[in-house]
Amino acid sequence: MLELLHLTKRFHGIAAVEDVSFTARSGEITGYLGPNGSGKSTTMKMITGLMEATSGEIRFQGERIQHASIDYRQRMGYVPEEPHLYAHLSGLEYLIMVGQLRGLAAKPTAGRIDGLLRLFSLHPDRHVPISAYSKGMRQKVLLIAALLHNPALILLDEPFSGLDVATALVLRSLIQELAARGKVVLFSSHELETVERVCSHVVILHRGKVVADDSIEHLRTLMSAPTLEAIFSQLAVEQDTAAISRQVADLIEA
Ligand SMILES: Nc1ncnc2c1ncn2[C@@H]1O[C@H](COP(=O)(O)OP(=O)(O)OP(=O)(O)O)[C@@H](O)[C@H]1O
Repeated sequence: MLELLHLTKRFHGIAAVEDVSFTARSGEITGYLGPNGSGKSTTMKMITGLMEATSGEIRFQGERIQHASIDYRQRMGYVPEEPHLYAHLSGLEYLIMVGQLRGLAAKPTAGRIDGLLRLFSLHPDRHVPISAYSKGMRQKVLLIAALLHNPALILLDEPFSGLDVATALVLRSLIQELAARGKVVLFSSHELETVERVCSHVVILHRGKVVADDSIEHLRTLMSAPTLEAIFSQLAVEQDTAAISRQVADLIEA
């Protein structure tokens, strides 16, 4: 179980994440949603320990994460929104390096990397430098790197970014499989249709604050909204999309 308790992050005094509390349970897929700039990635970075919270607490399996101890890092897998890959390495070299940095035994890890490269259709390109990979191929490398050590906590920040339809379907099903095997999965995405299909529980952020923390089913009933998109629009969209479209078109035609 992952617990966020009154988590706040301020940048230069301005709150990006404000008093955020929720629980992501093992066996569940928790969707973490919100408009651009609402604080999703900042929250994710605090959960990884890459960023320190201004205040509040994060607990995993009941224990406070202490400046991301080695033990905690070994139990967590993270797919960041922005890929920071060593582009001069090949996909295979990069994954071997990740295994070494995680202190994994070389031989079984090599077998695991080989199997994952095949399953993600990257095997033929394993010796090609990452600089020559497409966006989707890089995303697959990030996914493999995040799962290589069989983490108990899986943090996915926009994991579908750049993936083709077939890989996206595999990932969707993989997320469900991992949750069914008892992992805690926290998953941030703008793809509400996918979220609606895979998530049992959603947390919606708006301007750094939690505006919903519930099952999609309960939110549908509560808000008399047929879809997650309708729920999201009611809670976190303030714009008149048609008016904005007209203004943009007017401006470029002026
Ligand atoms: N290092 C930083 N310094 C200053 N402000 C920051 C920093 N990182 C994030 N912010 C601000 O915090 C707010 C939340 O950003 P964050 O990246 O968490 O949003 P997000 O919900 O992940 O957005 P998106 O959907 O666009 O990825 C934004 O206003 C952003 O400008």
